[in-house]
Amino acid sequence: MLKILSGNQVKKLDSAHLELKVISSFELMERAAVGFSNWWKSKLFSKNLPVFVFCGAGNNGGDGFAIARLLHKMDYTVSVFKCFEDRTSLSEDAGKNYALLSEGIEIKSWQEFDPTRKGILIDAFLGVGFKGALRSDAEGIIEKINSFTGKIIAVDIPSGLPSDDVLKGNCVRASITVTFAFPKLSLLFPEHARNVGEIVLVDIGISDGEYDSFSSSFFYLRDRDISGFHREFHRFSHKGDFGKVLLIGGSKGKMGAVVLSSKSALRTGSGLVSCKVDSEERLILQTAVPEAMCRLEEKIDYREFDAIGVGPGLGTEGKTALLEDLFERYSKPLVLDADAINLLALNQHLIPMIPKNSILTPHLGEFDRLLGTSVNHLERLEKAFLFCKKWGLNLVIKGANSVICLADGRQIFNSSGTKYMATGGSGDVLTGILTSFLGQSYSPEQALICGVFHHGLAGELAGKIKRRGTIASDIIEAIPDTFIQLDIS
Ligand SMILES: NC(=O)C1=CN([C@@H]2O[C@H](COP(=O)(O)OP(=O)(O)OC[C@H]3O[C@@H](n4cnc5c(N)ncnc54)[C@H](OP(=O)(O)O)[C@@H]3O)[C@@H](O)[C@H]2O)[C@@H](O)CC1
Ligand SMILES: Nc1ncnc2c1ncn2[C@@H]1O[C@H](COP(=O)(O)OP(=O)(O)O)[C@@H](O)[C@H]1O
Ligand SMILES: [K+]
Repeated sequence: MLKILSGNQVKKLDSAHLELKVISSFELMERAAVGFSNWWKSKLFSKNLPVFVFCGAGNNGGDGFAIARLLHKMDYTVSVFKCFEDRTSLSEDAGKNYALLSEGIEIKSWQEFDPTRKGILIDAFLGVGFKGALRSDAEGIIEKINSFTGKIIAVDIPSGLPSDDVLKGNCVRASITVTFAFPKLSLLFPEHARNVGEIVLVDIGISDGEYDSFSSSFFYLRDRDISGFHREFHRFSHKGDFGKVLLIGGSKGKMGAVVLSSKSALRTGSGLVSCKVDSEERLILQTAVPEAMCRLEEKIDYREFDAIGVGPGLGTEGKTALLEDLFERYSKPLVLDADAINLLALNQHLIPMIPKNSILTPHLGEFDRLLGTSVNHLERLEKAFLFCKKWGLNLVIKGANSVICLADGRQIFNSSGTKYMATGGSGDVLTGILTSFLGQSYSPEQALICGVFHHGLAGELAGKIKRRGTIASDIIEAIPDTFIQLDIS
């Protein structure tokens, strides 16, 4: 899994890589620019649109000069807008790339840019070397860039965004950020969504092992990481091997939630799915999901089940005793979602009773109810870290780039998912998936890594066809395709 390093560690990572691979920093910059232009090629941007490249004096600007050169070679009409005075000395590699700009590339000062022109703007003004508060000249440059009405593509990071912190000042508003080697931490914060836009990760040839000597508790989860976390089943596997799970949830008017969770558990591969629901509401479940069984008795022997997920559509009224009883009589890791989390928020004395290594899956509202409001995502991550460590629990902060917070302190940002998942019931689908994997004898860490990624991927597959018309049931129907896509048998 890719480590997310701090901006300060980037230079050290580069130097270590340069030593190891015996390449120059100039060649590394070239790889970044080639990676960018390969992505550009794949997007098939019209050659009728001129390209405006804003370049600073550091290595981010150096990337910009190299990109300008490569796009010019691809027959685009390219203008470079210098974001520095003529007397400013450029970083060594930026200087080399500046000198390589060919005659067909117009070079102007940023003040000369007409933001009403049609075209595409590439922001290579400031990268991870940006420190402290923006100087006044830089403010003007960023305002100029943001007054452009066309598409803005940021190189590595939108200029003005600190790589590891929350935005305090002004910053470029990009619709796409093409970032090198690993996504910078701040690109993954919800409050920066309007500045960062879509994230594109460009590999510049630094292997995962080269990150080993750098300490970081942040990771980025990609498709290539998943297969190693899956369990294999053999030819003689029977339904018991695929787990017997129980979902506790649903109430009058909210039976849909447990319907969605139980269908998801089945589509994820559970052998047997049972649901504990109110007896008056059972027909809804049994009609919608004939494969699921209803357990109506007051006192279920929870130990029968390999995994239990609790919360979707449960309601909170009069349900505290149910949760307390479950904690007393079941010792394996649970999945706690929705109203189970709301109940914990209201009854914090129950938190120490939660079986160790359980998984909580709050969305931002539930997170705030449980752990109090946070001023920004960084504070939220810190609160999650302390909570997980203190109680030996795992937690998913749901949203775009959901964060898997493990009990050991690692925090893993998910790369799969789409805005089309912002629809009622998609969280219930995740609960079903996670419970199913736990029931198939996955460890909580394995269940989280596979579950959160497959859920996001199922959303992507559904969203490709249904776009904003995607509903939670479409995500469920796409779960089997995620196994095909990731080549999991
Ligand atoms: N592995 C990788 O990821 C690779 C990374 N690469 C690239 O290198 C980039 C990092 O380059 P970097 O270290 O040269 O810094 P960079 O972002 O250009 O910023 C320095 C400039 O910012 C300015 N400046 C600073 N603070 C400021 C302020 N408050 N207000 C105003 N200005 C301020 C500072 O001015 P100065 O303070 O020097 O006057 C200087 O001009 C990285 O993002 C990526 O694009 C690739 O080439 C290769 C592989
Ligand atoms: N913009 C988005 N990008 C990616 N995933 C998203 C986005 N919005 C929501 N999701 C995912 O959809 C799910 C929504 O969960 P939740 O808010 O609990 O929904 P519900 O309560 O309706 O079931 C989460 O897993 C979240 O990560
Ligand atoms: K930039």
